[in-house]
Amino acid sequence: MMLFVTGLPRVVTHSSKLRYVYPSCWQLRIACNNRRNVQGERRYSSHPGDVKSLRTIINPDISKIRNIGIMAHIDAGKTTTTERMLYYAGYTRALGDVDDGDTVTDFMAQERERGITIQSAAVTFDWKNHRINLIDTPGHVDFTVEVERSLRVLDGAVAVFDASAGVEAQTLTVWRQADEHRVPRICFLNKMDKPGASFCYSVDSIKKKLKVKPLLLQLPIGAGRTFTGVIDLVTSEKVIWGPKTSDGDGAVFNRHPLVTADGPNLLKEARDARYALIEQVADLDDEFAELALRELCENIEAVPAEKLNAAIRRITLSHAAVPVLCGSALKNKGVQLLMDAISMYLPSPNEGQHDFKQWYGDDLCALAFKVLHDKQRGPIVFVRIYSGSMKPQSAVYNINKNCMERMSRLLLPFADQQIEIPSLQAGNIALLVGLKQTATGDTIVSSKASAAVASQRAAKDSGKKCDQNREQENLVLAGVEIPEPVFFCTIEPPSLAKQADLDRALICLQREDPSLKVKIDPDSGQTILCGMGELHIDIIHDRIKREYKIETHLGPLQVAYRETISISASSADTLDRTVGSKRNLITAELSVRPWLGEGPVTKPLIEFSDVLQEQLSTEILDAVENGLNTSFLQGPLLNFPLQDVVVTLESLHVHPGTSMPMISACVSRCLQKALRRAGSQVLEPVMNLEITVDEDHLSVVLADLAQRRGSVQEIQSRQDNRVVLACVPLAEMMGYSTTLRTLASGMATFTLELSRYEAMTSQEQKMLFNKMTGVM
Ligand SMILES: Nc1nc2c(ncn2[C@@H]2O[C@H](COP(=O)(O)OP(=O)(O)OP(=O)(O)O)[C@@H](O)[C@H]2O)c(=O)[nH]1
Repeated sequence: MMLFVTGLPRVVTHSSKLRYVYPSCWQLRIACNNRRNVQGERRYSSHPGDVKSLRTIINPDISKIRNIGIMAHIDAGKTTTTERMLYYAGYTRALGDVDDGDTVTDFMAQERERGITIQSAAVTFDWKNHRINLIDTPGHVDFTVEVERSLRVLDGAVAVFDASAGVEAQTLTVWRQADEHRVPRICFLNKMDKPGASFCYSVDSIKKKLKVKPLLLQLPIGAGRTFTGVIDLVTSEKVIWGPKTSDGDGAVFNRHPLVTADGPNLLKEARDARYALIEQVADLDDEFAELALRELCENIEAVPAEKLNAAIRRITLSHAAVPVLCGSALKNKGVQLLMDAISMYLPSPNEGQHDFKQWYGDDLCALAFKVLHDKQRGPIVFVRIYSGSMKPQSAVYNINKNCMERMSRLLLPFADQQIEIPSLQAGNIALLVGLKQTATGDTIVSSKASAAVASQRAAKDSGKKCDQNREQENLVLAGVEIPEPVFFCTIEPPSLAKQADLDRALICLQREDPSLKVKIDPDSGQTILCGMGELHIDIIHDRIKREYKIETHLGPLQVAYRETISISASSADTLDRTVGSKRNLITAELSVRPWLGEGPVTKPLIEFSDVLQEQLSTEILDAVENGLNTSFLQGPLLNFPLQDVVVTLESLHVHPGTSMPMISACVSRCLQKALRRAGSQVLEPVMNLEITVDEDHLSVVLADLAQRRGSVQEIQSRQDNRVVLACVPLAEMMGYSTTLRTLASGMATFTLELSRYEAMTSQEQKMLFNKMTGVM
């Protein structure tokens, strides 16, 4: 069901001009906004009236743009919060519900069925004269790359928490990622209506686990079933969403200053909390401290909300503390204040630090952060424009691919709907149609000449001579680091005739999702899918069926083991082969030793003696590297890729006329020999596991964990639940979600994240060897 179409400005093409048509009922709603009710309280409505049409502001002032991500642990309520924002901003006319599968941002069929967010959906809406480009990011650990990718193009983020759980595992991971990208954040304690919701507990866990200073801007009024609203500590007002207000959609709420009738306890609590907030702000912000000393020392409580807000903004942008708000997205309480906070405290695009902006000046520079394949329009590329502007029907230059591309259409994103626009300026997020080569992570500029000019400026800045490699280095915006996949399985089409279709589908899916790897097994010729988790592979399988209409068969899911060596060893090999009339003769000598530095290093660390480096031509050195790289992909024990091995080429004699592939083959064989002598070992992925379970099921979960070779690190208390932190080999975790559901009668949840690769014991290694080779 497409919920949002009724609320969206419809795009009508008329004599090649675009017009936007709004449903007429919107105007009726506008008239009802912000009226005073009979009791003299101010009633607020956040219905469509607040929203300016996209026609009037296609390119808002850059200071009014907010590129914001929503991030959190799985199920914290990101999608529900996003849906509420769209509703209050006037872009939907009914509230989407994750549980009913009719949300706007979770638009892929699988997302609606499973109730989870898989791909980051970019959504644009306006709120109180601000253009908010919002990216909903997935919470499941299998899709961490999606989160990372979005964080790079964001200027700020909202971290959503389940107020009954506080900081959970995935929040920590995403929080660390946001730290790396220096993204200012706001915390939203969602689910305040849930039994067991605790504002204090959640704030405490933010302090302890995220190691940040929470800046409490609100206090909840009630908790669980009695949660009705918040006290806004910045304005000293009580904000209440009554159960009966405006069809219960939370669009209308009451705001009034705290008065004696609110009771002495509430008044005291609010006064103390506001005083603490003002004190904290003065501690963290010199400008505010000066103001407080100069003008407000007599009556610190009289500090105007604008001054306090300005100081909170400076504090948020400098990462000195993180504003905390609370509410219940599901029960439609608190989301409008969160939207206000986004516009007030989070940065605009021109407040971000991006070196390269000065090199491009007014010229276009944009980063492709996501690619989707649309049946009709082909690839749609999501870009963040850092400088310059974009127009449809224009050519752009892709620096990474070194090619010109033609963009046919330019769109603003609205979940799976997009609005065509005539141009877009720096600071915005846009969708480009027509680019054939561009993949996620590529940098797009206006022309090769503009890249060259920017490169010269960059070189001048760094005072270094501009060579071709530096040019590339300077101008390509940093790429997303893709973790190595931990699971793989074979994938087969229903018939050989469908193989070409499957190959095409996999190419498209890989362009969209760089964490998906596809290989061909050199022995069997089978296609192998490598992914970040069971769910990841499952979703890919499902998408191939639904979107590409190919019924594929997946082989059993296997763990991506690795191999390494434990001691140093050396070997020599000679290859003497005559092909036609040409004799190929090579003698190689090399040694291997374990890498003891910081790892893991998954490429061979190759050393050549100085003499060899001088003697051998670049062509031969390349052939040697090719041979070693190939050999590194298949260890001598079970054909798994190697890691942490240093290879030293001791000597190499090549008969004149020998072909390069023969040199590669000889060093590759020689390396295999050395590896076999160097005490090869199998390494297995070990995962960090966090299980949240109620007290009654704790012992059964722990007993099961012991059987899975798990080692429990810590058991923490979280409200009425226990949180088990453990390490467990990935091989023991196949189908764990089903087992855990049965064991704990649905009362437990877990997250799994790669911790490290660890050597298996010789007995475990033997069992694995027997299993894989079929020997019993
Ligand atoms: N009680 C309560 N439940 C909520 C609230 N917000 C969301 N939920 C419920 O929590 C579940 C997860 O909500 P989502 O909005 O899908 O959470 P999410 O963080 O987007 O989940 P992923 O996309 O899977 O990471 C759904 O069953 C929601 O109805 C809330 O404020 N209170």
